[in-house]
Amino acid sequence: MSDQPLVGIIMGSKSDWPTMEHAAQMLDELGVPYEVRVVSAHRTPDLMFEYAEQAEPRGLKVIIAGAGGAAHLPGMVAAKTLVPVLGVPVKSRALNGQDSLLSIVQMPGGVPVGTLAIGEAGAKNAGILAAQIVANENEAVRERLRDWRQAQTEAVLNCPDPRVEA
Ligand SMILES: Nc1c(C(=O)O)ncn1[C@@H]1O[C@H](COP(=O)(O)O)[C@@H](O)[C@H]1O
Repeated sequence: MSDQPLVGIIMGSKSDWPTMEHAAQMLDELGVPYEVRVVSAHRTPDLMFEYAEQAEPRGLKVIIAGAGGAAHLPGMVAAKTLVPVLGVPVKSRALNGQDSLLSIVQMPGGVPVGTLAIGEAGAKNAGILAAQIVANENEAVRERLRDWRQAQTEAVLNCPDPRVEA
């Protein structure tokens, strides 16, 4: 596979990276090329529009957008592109990410954002889901996903006693 990014991981602030790196780690494991950028609907609105408008012509197949608090980034990006947007609610300090979740999930009908769980699990699953979308047209990624899922299942089955370290 070429190194041309197929997934764009964007986030409202550098401070979101400890959460969003879990999406990047999954894409690394699954061998899906991606790019990472800080883009904010609030702080860099012109860049956000440009990023969303250029996503399709640049060949991105999925955008993962993480943001916390008044998390407008995923919805605003989704409003400007047909590339599927997966939203990751970053856990905010003040409200534990409930604000992020509701900001991202409650889109008006007609502009979908696929919303994941709050925090690290959401970022990890966004990476896996992005790979699954890419896999619709990419047999190599599909096989890596199959192996990864199988390894996950075996790890649980091989260590059924919760007191024993895997
Ligand atoms: N929700 C947004 C957007 C946006 O939606 O465009 N831009 C930044 N932010 C969020 O503000 C929080 C605090 O950011 P700072 O840590 O930089 O103050 C971050 O979680 C970021 O995603």
